[in-house]
Formats: sequence, structure tokens, C-alpha cells
Amino acid sequence: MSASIGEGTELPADIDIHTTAGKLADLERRLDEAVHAASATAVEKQHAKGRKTARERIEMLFDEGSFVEIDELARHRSTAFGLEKTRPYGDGVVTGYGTVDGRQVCVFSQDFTIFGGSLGEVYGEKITKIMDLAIKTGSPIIGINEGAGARIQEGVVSLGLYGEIFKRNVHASGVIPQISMIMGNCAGGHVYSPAVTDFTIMVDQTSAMFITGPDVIKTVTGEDVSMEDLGGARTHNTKSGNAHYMATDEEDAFEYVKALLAYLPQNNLDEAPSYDEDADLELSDLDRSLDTIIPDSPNQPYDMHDVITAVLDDEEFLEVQPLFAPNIIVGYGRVEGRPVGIVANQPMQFAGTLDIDASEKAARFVRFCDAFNIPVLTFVDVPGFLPGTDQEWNGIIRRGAKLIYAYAEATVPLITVITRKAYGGAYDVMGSKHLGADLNVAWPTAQIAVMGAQGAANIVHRKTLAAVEKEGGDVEAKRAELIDEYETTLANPYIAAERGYVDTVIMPHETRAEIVRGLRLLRSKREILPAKKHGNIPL
Ligand SMILES: CC(=O)SCCNC(=O)CCNC(=O)[C@H](O)C(C)(C)COP(=O)(O)OP(=O)(O)OC[C@H]1O[C@@H](n2cnc3c(N)ncnc32)[C@H](O)[C@@H]1OP(=O)(O)O
Repeated sequence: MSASIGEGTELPADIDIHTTAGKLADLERRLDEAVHAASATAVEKQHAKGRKTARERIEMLFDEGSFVEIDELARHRSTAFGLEKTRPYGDGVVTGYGTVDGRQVCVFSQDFTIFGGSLGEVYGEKITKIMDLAIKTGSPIIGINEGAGARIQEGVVSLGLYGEIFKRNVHASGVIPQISMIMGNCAGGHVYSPAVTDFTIMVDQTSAMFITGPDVIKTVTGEDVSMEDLGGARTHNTKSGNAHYMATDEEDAFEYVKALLAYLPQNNLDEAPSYDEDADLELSDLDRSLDTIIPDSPNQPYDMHDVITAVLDDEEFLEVQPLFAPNIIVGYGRVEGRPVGIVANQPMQFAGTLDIDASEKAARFVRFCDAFNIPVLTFVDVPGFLPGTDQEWNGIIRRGAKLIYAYAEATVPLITVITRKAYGGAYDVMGSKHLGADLNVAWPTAQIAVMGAQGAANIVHRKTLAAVEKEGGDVEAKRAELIDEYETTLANPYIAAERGYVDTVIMPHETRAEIVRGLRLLRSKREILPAKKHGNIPL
């Protein structure tokens, strides 16, 4: 015999809810049902796809035993399409809070084994509740996403709840760090919340995101594309720029998130986690290695990663978006135990030119650092913006301007090191003094000019070269002479130094010490821009 205790739930005969023991047993039973909401077969199916369940993921994220679940007893109220017959506790999303390396973090983890992880009213309410809690308490929020978008049976109510989530994502932006993990297939509304968040992590081969799936695309445009090609981790990490890290598996994804969190403050009013570690300013072999890193030929590349790691504590650098726009490098490290953001041109990729993708990648990174009070170190070796109709027609003017905007509005400590080329508009853009950098230094190898020697000689001396050619003279010898003259007079750091556009020219081996001392000074930097509602960044 069993008694009914609400639609969709039968009370087992051995529980008498009129006694205290019975009430306690009843709660235990309900909680157990919430934990085992999915059938064993559904869990097996999930594992067979190389994916973990929502609860297993939570265990992987949090310090052992620290997770506190909320709303595990919430259930949907929908009656459409016979949905009232299936009312699992939790409604397909696990929410709560706990600690990651001892620091409070809020989470929602979507359960694909319940209604395909699709978002209904109660599911949406659970997410908005935990988001509100994260915003109120100034705790980072991590969304572990895997779901099929709006729950079709719940119709417009699902869409309404998506809107509520998006609004909170926007309101939380710049207040608490928001990290999205894409751990399976995410469709429709499930991808827009991650798009607004600060960092998106995907797992190679087992995750995908798209607004419309391969079937819809085939019907509408006739294009044949696989789920992986359309929206897999590689696609979003290399082509679209929607993702910031491609994990090899789910463990790797959680490792990356934990490493990232270690550099981030809890919120915009908090300081990033740091430990006191006075830098040893004695010259090291690593410092000296920078003296030989710049090749004699300006056309020869070198790996900017070597410059970056040489100035960071323990040479540790956590790169963000390494597979997207690799002509610019962004990521985090520490100097004297305090987090810094790095932005650097990479001469090994497209000669370090700035293009649309690189500009947007760096701009978003600088804005995040500025919102969360993380100083930005910029390393410059940029021959200019990437020329071409593709870039121009796709809006390099508007989209490249985002990087100008990001640097110019940043009020965090900004230190810029020009290692080699700083040509043209790109000189201005890359954390120049003129946009507001606090300390700008250049190496003796720096060439701060309107353009490279070759281009400059051809333009400025066009008539001279034409005359030599007309007279039957040696044009190439003349060109070489003019290039040499340009390099000697204009392609150096000293004209900028004369005007104070760079504060000093330093030996490369002095870079680490210069940065350490600069950051010490800038710890007390205070800069307030004119009050306004908000700016109008070119989008
Ligand atoms: C604002 C918006 O979000 S609009 C977008 C609405 N969502 C969509 O169009 C996505 C529709 N779903 C899909 O394309 C696919 O389910 C995928 C790609 C996400 C996942 O594919 P698969 O891994 O093959 O899973 P599958 O399709 O079997 O779905 C798993 C279960 O979730 C259910 N499900 C999938 N999508 C939804 C949904 N949107 N609403 C309710 N249930 C859903 C399926 O019916 C299935 O249920 P069952 O196990 O009882 O049969």
C-alpha cells in the first residue's frame, strides 16, 4: 500500500509521514530520488559518449565535500504533452555553491539525461536564482552547459527564462567573473548565455555549440555539415573565436578552469589572489637571454612567448584563446606573486600584424582585465594592420578600433615594452603612451616609425629612384642606401624617447626588473574617467 503525496510521487508503504522518523526518511528518499533522477541507462549512454554526468562534473570542480546543493527538490509544473507524468526532482539542472581551492564559487550544471538538458521554467528559475546569489555575494559563477535549448513542451515560458538568464549575464558582466564550460551539445538558447560570459571552455570531440543544427542548415541553405565541423571545439577555438580553450578531455577542462580562477578576483571590488613574493632583481641567465632574442634581420621572427615567460614568476603563463588569432598572445601570469594580464604581438604568426580577429581578441581581454583590476603588460612587435580587401570589407576600421577603445578606457596599471617594430597606427593602438599607458619602455632594437624602412624608402624616395632608373643607374644599390639611411635616422627608439613617448630605452635584460619596479609604483594608481552612463564601443 502507498499514499499519494503530490502529483507524480507515491510514498512507499514503509514510510509513515505522521512520525518524525517517517518525515526524516521521507526527506532522505526525496533527496535520493533527486540524485538519481536519471535512469541507469541514461547515465550509461552519457558515459558511452565520453561525457560525465552533471553531478560527476560538480565533483570534479569543487574541493571535496564542499558542494552545497540548492533547489534539488524543485520540479516543473508543466502539463503540456503529458509532461506531468514525468516530474524528476531537480528538473535537469544541478545548482549550488562550494569552494574551488578554498574560494567560494557558484555553479549550475546541466543534466543532459533529463529532457535532453533542455531549459524549462523551473530549470530557468534555478539558474537565475543561483546567478542572483553569485551577484549578491560577489562570487564567480561557472556554468557547466550541455543541453538542447528551449524545452519545446514549455514553449514561450522557456524563452522568457532564457531572457532572464541573459539579462543577469549582462548585469553580472564586469562584476563577477563568469565562466562557461561547454561539455556536450548545446543548441539554441543554450549558447547565448555562454556568449555573454567572460571565458568559454570546450572539450575536443565531445562538445559542440550552434544556434541552428546541421539538419536545419541542410533544410534552409542546402549545406551539408557535420555537428563537429559546424560547432565543435576546434571550430570555435580556431575559426569563430567563441571559445577560449580547447580541452583534451573533461578533466583537462576543469584543470584549466581552476588554473584560470587562480588569477581572477572574486569580483570587481576584490583583489586578485596574490602571495607576497619579493622578486630577486639580480640578473639571471634568463634575463640575459633576452639580449640575443631579437634577430639582426627585421624580417626574421622569434617567439614572443620566450619574452613573456622571462618576465613572469616561475616562467608560468596561462594562455587564453591560444588557437584563435595566434598573431596576438593574451593570457595571465604573476609578477611578485600578483596576477597580470599579458597582451603581446607574435612575430611568428603573420609577422605579428594586427587583424580583425587579433584586435577583438585583445580588446576583450584588456576590458576584462580592466573590469577586474588586473594590470596589463603589453609587448609590442607589430608591423601594422593586415592589408587586404578581406580585412577592409569585413570592418577592420570598426573592429580594429575596439582595441583603441579598450586601452584608452583602461584605468588599471598599464606597462608597455616595445621590443622591435611599432609601426604606424598599430604603434598607437598597442598600449601607447598616447592612449594612456603609465610606463612605456623600448629596447634598443625598437623601430618606432610610421612604417618599415623598405616601404618608407619606396614612397618617400619614389622620384629619386625613378630618376636613377631613367639614367640607367643601379636602382637596387640606391634603394639599399636609402633604406639604410631611413633605418639610421628614423627606425629606432630614440626619436620617441626624445619626446617622452617612451619613458626610457632599456637593455632587454633589464625588462623584468623594470616591470617589477613599475608595477610596485603602480599598485597605488588611481585614475577616474569622466562620469557617464556608458561609452559606445564600436561593435
Ligand atoms: C531558444 C531556443 O533554444 S530554440 C532551440 C530549441 N532547441 C533545438 O532546436 C534543439 C533540438 N534538439 C537537438 O537538436 C538535439 O536534441 C541535440 C543536437 C541538442 C542533441 O542530440 P542527441 O544527442 O542526439 O540527443 P536527442 O536528440 O536524442 O535528445 C535527447 C532527449 O532530449 C529530448 N530533447 C531534445 N531537444 C529537446 C528540446 N528542445 N525540448 C525538449 N526535449 C528535447 C529528446 O526528445 C530526447 O528525449 P528522449 O531521450 O526521451 O527521446
